[in-house]
Amino acid sequence: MSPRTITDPGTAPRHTGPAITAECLRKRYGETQAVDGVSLEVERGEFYGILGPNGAGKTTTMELLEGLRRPDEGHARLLGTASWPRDPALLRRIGVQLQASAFFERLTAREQIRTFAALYGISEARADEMLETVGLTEKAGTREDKLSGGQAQRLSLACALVHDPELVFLDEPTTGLDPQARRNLWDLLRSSNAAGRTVVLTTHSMDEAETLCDRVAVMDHGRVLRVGPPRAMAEEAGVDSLEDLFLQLTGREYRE
Ligand SMILES: Nc1ncnc2c1ncn2[C@@H]1O[C@H](COP(=O)(O)OP(=O)(O)OP(=O)(O)O)[C@@H](O)[C@H]1O
Repeated sequence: MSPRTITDPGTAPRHTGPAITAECLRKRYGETQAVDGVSLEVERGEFYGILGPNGAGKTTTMELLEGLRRPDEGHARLLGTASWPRDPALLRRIGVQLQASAFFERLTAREQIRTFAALYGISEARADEMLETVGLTEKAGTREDKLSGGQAQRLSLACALVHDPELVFLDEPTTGLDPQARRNLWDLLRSSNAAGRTVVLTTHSMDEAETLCDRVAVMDHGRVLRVGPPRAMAEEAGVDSLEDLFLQLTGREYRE
């Protein structure tokens, strides 16, 4: 074994291949085949969306990619490293946006992000900078349960980015937000991607997928039906929108 440290990302081997590869992932919960043979590849620097209706298997797919769940079958690699079994050196290089409900109870916004930062050995100054980046400096002293939905989502994004990960996963980051808060979050996600980071998000919003994503995987019943740039994919299929594409692929109307 090489003596290379496993915790210092600065010494991690640089990997130039795809950010993510997944081969034939499957996961079953009792009678439900939540993920049914998902294969995909995400390029470095890409903004990639996993789109599908409720129950399509988006969250489970993400959890398998992230290494938060063990697949029944198949493999995923992130930045060249197998995501299962979990590898602490890899976890240091990825960010996972947690739901607002996963905050530490009763802490203020500043205390939340400083606590996340401390887990990664990141300075308080950098934590405060992230709070500024997501526009929450004025709310630094506010307790998590007193933040609005949009503020809580921005705080959870800041917590996922505080250690400057190369790859970030977001599970339905704008669900429940009003249009303005949603746009603000879109801007943050775009600039995070423009800074060179690979971004993967799940969404049930066609609009969001079309606006943000370089490529989208359309999922239904645990399977990826089609992958491509949203507009080009619809054009190739001879339809006007992702909504019509979904109808063509499944024979069902898409309900957000
Ligand atoms: N822990 C679990 N135990 C049992 N069944 C589960 C579990 N998690 C998900 N499922 C089921 O697996 C299927 C896929 O769920 P998943 O959450 O991955 O879909 P999704 O596309 O993210 O849906 P949503 O948009 O509603 O979050 C659903 O039928 C769901 O009910």
